[in-house]
Parts: sequence; C-alpha cells; structure tokens
Amino acid sequence: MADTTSTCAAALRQVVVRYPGRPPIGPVDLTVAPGEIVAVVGASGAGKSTILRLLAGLEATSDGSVFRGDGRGRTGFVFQNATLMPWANIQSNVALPLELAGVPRDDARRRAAEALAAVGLGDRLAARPRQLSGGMAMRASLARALVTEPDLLLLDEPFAALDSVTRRRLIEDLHALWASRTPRPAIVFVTHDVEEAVYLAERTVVLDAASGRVTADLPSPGALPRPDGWRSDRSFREAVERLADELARSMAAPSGAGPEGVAA
Ligand SMILES: Nc1ncnc2c1ncn2[C@@H]1O[C@H](COP(=O)(O)OP(=O)(O)OP(=O)(O)O)[C@@H](O)[C@H]1O
Repeated sequence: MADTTSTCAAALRQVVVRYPGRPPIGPVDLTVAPGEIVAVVGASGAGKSTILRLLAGLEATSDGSVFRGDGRGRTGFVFQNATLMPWANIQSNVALPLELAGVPRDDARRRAAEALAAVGLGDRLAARPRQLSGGMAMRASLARALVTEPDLLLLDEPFAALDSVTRRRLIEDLHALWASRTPRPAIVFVTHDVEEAVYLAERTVVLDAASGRVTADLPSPGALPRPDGWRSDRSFREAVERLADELARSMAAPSGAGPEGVAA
C-alpha cells in the first residue's frame, strides 16, 4: 500500500496506548486527509478522547507512530466545556493563543475580533464568559481554536451539552466556517450521536469497545455543507442506521462487556 503519510493532515500508525489497570488501546490506524472531516464514535471508554490527544501530541504512545503532515501546521482543540478564562473578556480569551505564539497584542486582538465576527459574536467582544449562553460560549471556544488558522481541528464532543436546536445551528455554522477557509482545516471530532456523525462528517470511524481498534470506516453520503432538509433524506436515514448497527456491533465484545462495562 502506498505511504500517504507525507500528504495527510495527520495519521496514527499501529498506535498502542497502555494505561495501568486496563487492556491496551489499539493498535489503532487512522489517516486524516487535508481538509477532511472525520467523526469518531465508540463506547464510553473505547479510547475516543485518547485518539484526539494522540493527534494533538498530548498523549505518548506505547507503540506505533503519530504523524502530523510533514510535521507542519497548527492544531486547534475544542472540548465539551468551552474552557474559557472566566476573568477575561472573550476577545482576550480568543487572542490568547496568538499572544502566546508571539503575535503582537494589537494584531492578536484584531484577529480575535475577526474570528469572533466569523462565529457571530462580533458584537460581544467585551462580554465575560459568564454573560454568554452555552451556545455562545461554544462559538467563542470555536473562534479561539480557529484564530490560529489550524490545519487540524480536534473537537471532543463539542455540542454534547447544548440543546438540540443550538446544536443543529452550530453544526451548520461549523460547516460554513470550514467551507469558508482556504485551505480548509481537517476536522476530527468525537461524538456519541450517530446522526451528528453522519451529518457533520464525510466519514465515521467506529472504535471497538474492548480494544479501541477501528472496526469500521463508513462514508457519509452526499456533499458538504448539507442541503436544507437533508435529515429527512433516505440516504441520510440509511447511513444513520448502518452506523448505529456498526456501533452496536463494536459494543458486543466477546466477554459481553467493554472496558467500562458496556453491556452487549
Ligand atoms: N491518563 C489516564 N490514565 C489511566 N487511564 C486512562 C487515562 N486516560 C484514559 N484512561 C482510560 O483509557 C480508556 C479510554 O479513555 P478515553 O477517555 O479515551 O475514552 P472515551 O472513548 O473518550 O470515553 P468517553 O466516551 O467516556 O469520554 C478508559 O478506560 C479510561 O479510563
């Protein structure tokens, strides 16, 4: 097989992570192409967040290799909770990664204002995080991750704490932000929601509950961003059913339980 690691945004090759007191996670193989959107699903404890941390360089491997395309590029990370600094306004929050990278303060603040405008918060620059709704805080968190113009954006259940209307709006906004960037960032995001995975991603990888290996890699039909009403489309419904079946299979460990006691 041709080695595509030099042209990918990120890749895991036969990666194994060993934590004390549990079976090893892996070996995991995953290649993310530049500009591609990939969802990761699996049982609780399967290793989804571990994969994101590996891609971000925040986790050491016990075996195998982690590639970041040509070793270049920046990585943005968004967690389930917006993790904004409560004492600083959102412009300062979003400017921080730039200031830490040595960008002069005025320039960093201007770029932060632009990133906040891009997520619809251009009129809330002086707001403190506590003055924002959950959806707004997540938008600010997305702006902070995008302000450095990453070529890899890692999202760990970013919408899980939001109501379904806000969640759907943010998914549309994320597609629009992704499509508006040149070049588009690759996005890897973890979710427990199979509909969200099929809708948001171009393909979804399923992790085995017991071993954390990739057991399925399913393409989502259709192009991004999604046309209006696509959730009612038969191709969407069928892809959701297929993914739900694969997810159920990944949890049906031979022992009858995954690492966190997920029943088969
Ligand atoms: N630093 C650590 N030390 C020891 N064990 C860890 C550590 N980090 C994760 N684990 C264990 O590794 C396994 C995978 O964790 P991970 O957070 O990647 O799972 P996950 O699929 O993201 O789970 P969830 O859906 O519940 O967030 C779990 O059993 C977890 O308890």
